Amino acid sequence: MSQTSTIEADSVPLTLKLSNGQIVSFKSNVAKDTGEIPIIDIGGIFSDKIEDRKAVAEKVREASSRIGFFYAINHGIDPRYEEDTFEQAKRFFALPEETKMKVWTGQVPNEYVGYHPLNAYNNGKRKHNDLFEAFNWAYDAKYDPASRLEDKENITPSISIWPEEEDLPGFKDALYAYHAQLLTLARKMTRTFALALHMPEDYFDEHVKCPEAGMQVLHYPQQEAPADDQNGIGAHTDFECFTMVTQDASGGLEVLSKSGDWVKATPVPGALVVNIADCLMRQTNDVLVSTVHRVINKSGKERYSCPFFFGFDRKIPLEPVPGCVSEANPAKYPVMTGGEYYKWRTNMAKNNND
Ligand SMILES: O=C(O)CCC(=O)C(=O)O
Ligand SMILES: [Fe+2]
Repeated sequence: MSQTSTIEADSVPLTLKLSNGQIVSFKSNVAKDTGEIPIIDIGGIFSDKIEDRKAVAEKVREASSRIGFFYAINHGIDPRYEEDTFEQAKRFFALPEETKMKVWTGQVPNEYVGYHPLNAYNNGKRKHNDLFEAFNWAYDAKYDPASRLEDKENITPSISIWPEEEDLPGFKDALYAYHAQLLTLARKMTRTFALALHMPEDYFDEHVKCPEAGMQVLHYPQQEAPADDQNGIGAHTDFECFTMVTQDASGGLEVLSKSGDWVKATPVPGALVVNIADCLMRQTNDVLVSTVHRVINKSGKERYSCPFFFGFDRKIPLEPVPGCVSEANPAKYPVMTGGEYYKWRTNMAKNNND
């Protein structure tokens, strides 16, 4: 399937069509350090006082409606989970290709889980395909600290595919250990987003009991091709409600601001990079913005990152949030369930390979 739609006859295309059909333009392909992505101390979300939680929510609202990205510090997750996860990522990506291909994502239609080999996609419509490889896994109620013990006996099996334990002992348990930490934080942040939208704090609670909570480890080799000819991962938006990215110290993540500049999301030690994704943008009728981003690894090192993609229960329709629609500002997006939307986007992304 060809989705190439470069409009300008420039050696660096400055307009392109994303895999979700959105057309984006930018002024230059070179990213800047503009300081537009704020660092938010989210420690107040753990406070017993609603005023403290609301104060964080207002900062989250400001960032999420302006640039759709912020750094969350003071999130309370022990750094050892991040270290263990990057160790596991390095072990996995160092396996022989045929071992990694035993969990190739092509075996799982309609889902993004499993191994995505190097050069499999071309999100930014560049001369060379995207220079990343990834392993994705999905929510599993067995590893959810909020599931009750009795429920764990009768749960729907997770859709993930995993390497054989003998190929990579301890891999799955270590990755779910960090997943569980991020899942708990994401549920808390969901309450922050409810407050940010000036809704009751528990407004989305039912939506996240059985959430869409996929996670990914990514490996970006150092890129030799010029930045105009290749991306690590090309321009895209995420599908779900919000993403929390753990990135190593290499740098390379870039965010497309509303003014059309690529802005560097330079690593901040200990911070999670949080970004709004498309479902939350749809439900908030564009009040919160899902911002286009990409990675180019010109650091001279191997880059590793680990996004946690958090969304609402697949069964629940993505209804607009009251307050985000009015007669003057009618709903822009047709309502569908999270499951329908994820399936559509997954297929568009997995077929985006030329
Ligand atoms: O590697 C990163 O920092 C971000 C990756 C990303 O945007 C994605 O996987 O959706
Ligand atoms: Fe992304």
